[in-house]
Amino acid sequence: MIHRGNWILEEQIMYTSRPGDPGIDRKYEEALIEAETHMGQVHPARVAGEEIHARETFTVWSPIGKTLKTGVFQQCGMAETEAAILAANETYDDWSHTPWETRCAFIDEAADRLEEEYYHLAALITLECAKTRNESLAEVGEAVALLRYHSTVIRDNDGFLRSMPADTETDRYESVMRPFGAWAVISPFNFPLVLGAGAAAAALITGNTVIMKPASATPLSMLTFCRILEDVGIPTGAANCITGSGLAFGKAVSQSPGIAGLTFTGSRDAGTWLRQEFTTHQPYPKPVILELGSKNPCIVTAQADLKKAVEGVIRGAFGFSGQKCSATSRVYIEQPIFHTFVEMLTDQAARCTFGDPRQKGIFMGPLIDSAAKERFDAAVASVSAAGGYILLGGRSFYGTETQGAYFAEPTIVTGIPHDHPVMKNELFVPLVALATFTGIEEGIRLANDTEFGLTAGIFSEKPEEVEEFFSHIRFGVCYANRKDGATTGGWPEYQSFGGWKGSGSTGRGVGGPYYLLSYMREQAQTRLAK
Ligand SMILES: NC(=O)c1ccc[n+]([C@@H]2O[C@H](COP(=O)([O-])OP(=O)(O)OC[C@H]3O[C@@H](n4cnc5c(N)ncnc54)[C@H](O)[C@@H]3O)[C@@H](O)[C@H]2O)c1
Ligand SMILES: N[C@@H](CCC=O)C(=O)O
Repeated sequence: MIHRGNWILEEQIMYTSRPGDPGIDRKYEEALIEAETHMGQVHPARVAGEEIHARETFTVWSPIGKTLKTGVFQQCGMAETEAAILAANETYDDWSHTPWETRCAFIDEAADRLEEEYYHLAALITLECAKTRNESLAEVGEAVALLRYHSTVIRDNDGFLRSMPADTETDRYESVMRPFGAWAVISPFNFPLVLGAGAAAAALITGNTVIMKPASATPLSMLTFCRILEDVGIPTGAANCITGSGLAFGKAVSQSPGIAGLTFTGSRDAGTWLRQEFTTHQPYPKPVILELGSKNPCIVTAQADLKKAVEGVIRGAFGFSGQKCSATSRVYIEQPIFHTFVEMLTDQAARCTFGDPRQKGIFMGPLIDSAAKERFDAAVASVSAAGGYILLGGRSFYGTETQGAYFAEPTIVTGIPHDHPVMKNELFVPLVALATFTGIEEGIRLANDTEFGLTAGIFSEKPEEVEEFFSHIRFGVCYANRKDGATTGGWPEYQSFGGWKGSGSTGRGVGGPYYLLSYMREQAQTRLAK
């Protein structure tokens, strides 16, 4: 039985779980059938509690196959975005002066509603981004846990209102953390619910109002979340959801003086562009929270338990077909165990099941789109061109059984130089590159030699090596001997999730004790004591 929060489920499914309750499968499958009957509908954007229709629409097909239409969505432009910014500003004064206890209650209620719609939301996630059932169920659970943790943090800090030491009898000093205003939340396709909902709830619970913009490939989950926020009674205009081009939205929010801050979760290129654009056009410095991509390493030393390492690397590299910011994409193996490890890894990875993510027992579903398939093909070709070896996989194809889906085999490569693009650039496909090292210092040096810094892992049964790793690795989320995901599977409250260097801008992890501080600014209040 779940012991945290108000969980009503018998079993809390996390990314690291292997659920055993057949009742979960049955409920998920029923929800899938139900959700599929509603696919393909026209979805308005949401501004101030109203349904908004833009002049143009765009059609989204599920990555599961071209026979499954996700829906028709509004191609919002400047007019719709400005309307949302106006609504968010008009509501800001009321919402920001709503007592923090009441704001927490709203977010708790939204978490309860997410939990009530648990199977429905998991089904939507599977259908819109082709995530397997366990990954989809875990994502809804992560969203619930994250919202509840936000409110725990606010309560634990008494609403971030603190008396300061007084040096006189007559004055009283207080530090109060206060919100900024209307906040834009831009989220990526790969966690279509939790990354948008988590950031939007963080902005709201701290007293900001929000304009959400989900990825165009996966707008359904966030439109549903916006509806949930409206249903629980968050004031009209405090939560808005715009759909359409990321570039157009990025330009609109950058140029609007009505935007007080923004959270962008997505690729490094788009995030870097947005920060520059926003900074250039805004009249004064405003907060920009960036959660970006990475190139996550794992070190396997000669002291590792190789069975654990093999399992951890497979789950880290190939879970959700490598389409996680936390995916393991480089593995450094200590020279003496290289051949044994490679043999064990390729043997196990060859057993990964891939296919229709709706089916039970499928580990890898299709890629999000044809661009991902092209990235995969180009990476494989570049390994061969550089004289490297494809140890496993290497093929992609256009699915037949699931018509029209883009699949890529779990792929393991080696023998490419350390500065090869496949070792340096985020690929976001199921491809992991192996290399060797000698001595833990060299392993850590190679792992650190990147502009990114999100997640990293080590496998070693020698405590001194593990401590050396934690002490010198320059990544924000670090794991030792994690067979359930060498670098993946962070969970709110357990692992604060934030990138260093080119992987993030704040140094405060999502789901950690300091995250909400990024959405507030401090005000020092001095008044005469009575
Ligand atoms: N650090 C993290 O916590 C984290 C989590 C998940 C994903 N990611 C990263 O996200 C990327 C994958 O997601 P994606 O393919 O959806 O990313 P993406 O950058 O293509 O898009 C992310 C979001 O930004 C919008 N967008 C695109 N261009 C924009 C622009 N110029 N201005 C404003 N918004 C713009 C998109 O419409 C989408 O909503 C990977 O790089 C992954 O590592 C990071
Ligand atoms: N919580 C997830 C988030 C990954 C983001 O892309 C993980 O840690 O794997």
